[in-house]
Amino acid sequence: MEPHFWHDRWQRQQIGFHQAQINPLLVKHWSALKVDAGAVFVPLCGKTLDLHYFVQQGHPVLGNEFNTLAVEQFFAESGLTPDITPAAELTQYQAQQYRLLLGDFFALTPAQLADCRAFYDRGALVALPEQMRQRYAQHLSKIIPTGCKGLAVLLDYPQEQLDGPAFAVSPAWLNTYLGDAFTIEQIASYDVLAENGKFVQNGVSWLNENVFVLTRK
Ligand SMILES: C[S@@+](CC[C@H](N)C(=O)[O-])C[C@H]1O[C@@H](n2cnc3c(N)ncnc32)[C@H](O)[C@@H]1O
Repeated sequence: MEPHFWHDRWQRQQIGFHQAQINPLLVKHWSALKVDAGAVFVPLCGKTLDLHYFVQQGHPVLGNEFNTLAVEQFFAESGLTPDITPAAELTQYQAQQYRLLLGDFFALTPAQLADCRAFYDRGALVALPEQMRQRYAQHLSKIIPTGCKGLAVLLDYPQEQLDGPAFAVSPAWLNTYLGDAFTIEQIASYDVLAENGKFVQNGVSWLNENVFVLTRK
């Protein structure tokens, strides 16, 4: 999606992707990464409450989001007042263990992620249409440090039956575009069609939520 699509969604507060609780699949599967220290990188983070989960687990968190309202709402709704400073092409908002880089994901540098030991994708890969997602995979491979482990929660369904976002990201897609840079292990798969009315109403025949552990080679 082009930036204006997301800025418009935030402006109108049409943010159906935002969850009112920490993602249950994050809570269920985070321990599979076996990462006990170091910062966690959360690309395309919106104002997700999942950021709090990492801090509760003892990890500093580094989010990235290009919508100002999203970043400001995250801090305001968390009762935090951030220090705001320039960070290369982006702007850093920091309070306590929370550091959010406001700006384009594609402008992030490896140096900005150097202290990250883990990353988390919910609503990032699936937010992007095919061409942009391929670019995203290339850039992610460039900026994630060696040995860093990621948890990815992705939707998969027959893309020809419904347009995104959320887009389908299959295990085969992951292997094709991230397999050179990451080892990829699928650790869970859930049939979530019944609880997603939009997909049912549009006649989508199946919808899975798949969980992966990725390790940067
Ligand atoms: C589907 S939402 C998911 C947000 C969050 N991960 C969640 O689970 O609530 C995608 C988010 O990515 C942001 N975004 C899209 N493209 C971006 C880019 N190139 N750089 C930074 N943020 C981006 C959007 O503004 C939006 O908040």
